[in-house]
Amino acid sequence: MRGTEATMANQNGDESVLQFPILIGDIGGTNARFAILIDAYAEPKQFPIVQTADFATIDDAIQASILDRTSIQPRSAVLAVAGPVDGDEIELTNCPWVVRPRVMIEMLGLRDVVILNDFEAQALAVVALGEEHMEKIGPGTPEPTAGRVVLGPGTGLGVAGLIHACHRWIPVPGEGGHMDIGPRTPRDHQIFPHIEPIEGRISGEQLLCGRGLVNIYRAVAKADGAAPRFSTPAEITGAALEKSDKVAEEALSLFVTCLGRTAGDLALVFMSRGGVYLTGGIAQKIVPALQNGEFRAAFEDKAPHKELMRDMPVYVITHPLAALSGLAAYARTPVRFGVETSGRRWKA
Ligand SMILES: Nc1ncnc2c1ncn2[C@@H]1O[C@H](COP(=O)(O)OP(=O)(O)OP(=O)(O)O)[C@@H](O)[C@H]1O
Repeated sequence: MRGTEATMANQNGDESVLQFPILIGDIGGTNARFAILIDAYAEPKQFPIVQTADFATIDDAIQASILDRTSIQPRSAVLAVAGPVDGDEIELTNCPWVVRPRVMIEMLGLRDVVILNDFEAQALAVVALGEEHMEKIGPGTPEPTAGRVVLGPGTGLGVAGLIHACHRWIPVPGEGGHMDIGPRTPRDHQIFPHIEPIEGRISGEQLLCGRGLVNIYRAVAKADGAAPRFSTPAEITGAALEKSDKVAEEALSLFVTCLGRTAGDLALVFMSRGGVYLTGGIAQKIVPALQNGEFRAAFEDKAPHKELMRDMPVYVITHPLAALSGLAAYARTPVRFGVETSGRRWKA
């Protein structure tokens, strides 16, 4: 039905509608994931994940990895990028690529390019994906049209809200990963002085991302006068989940607690009775640690609103290509979402 709406809107010349075939792409610091939507109904045509380091420009990557491998010529593109979208030259935060929509239109034969923020795409995914792609953490039942929050510890800490108004889902992008976070328990007060700050303060992103987990681990070791054995986030979570290293176990425990505190704060801001959704590369790798009770305890510890928090559901998104699913839902039926595209849409 939604496809019919899109087609009718096309015939009526609705400006918000995107013409198929549509190239969708989730451009991260390390990986870029692409697919083509042939029409409103067919499954997206997937392509192998592209390593951003393998191509000098995004245009080369799209040409070599997508356009040279298919006879389908996309007319439109919806790309989600990790970085602020302002102006005709969009720099990515953790990668040297610069997205130039006008160059894409000229070089790649596109007629319409929309650029979104990567966490907006994650927020769209929360609407697009069903519970079969999620792991529930603790109690609570989502209210279908209540506010939602998405937060994702990965290379950085991404945050977005999602609200339902005027029969549409409206993603609210922001920089919530940079909010301050402080010590709470006596043990926190022993560890926090050893956490590396950024310009004198400790923000969420100093703790709640891959680099942040290493930061916590080093601080725990330092607080106890122990020599750190590990240097990567994967080593630390591996040892912590196997229970083979006490420092790593405590680091992951503090990571999970701080994630719970921050998730709870954001849930209060957005009154997320529709759920809090954890995405990004790390959450799905530490599900057993998120299930052990520490996350929920920290999440709900928000006096005078403990009762309110107890009823808010939390999910880990386990779908490997969540952002692409969100982009696909948006590209197929833009009218379902209140995505503001002024200053972020370029046409031939
Ligand atoms: N098993 C693991 N445990 C904890 N952290 C991990 C693990 N494996 C990878 N990481 C960390 O996850 C982070 C990458 O997260 P994610 O996959 O979400 O990347 P991203 O931010 O989406 O960027 P990109 O899209 O460029 O890959 C890195 O800091 C990496 O070290």
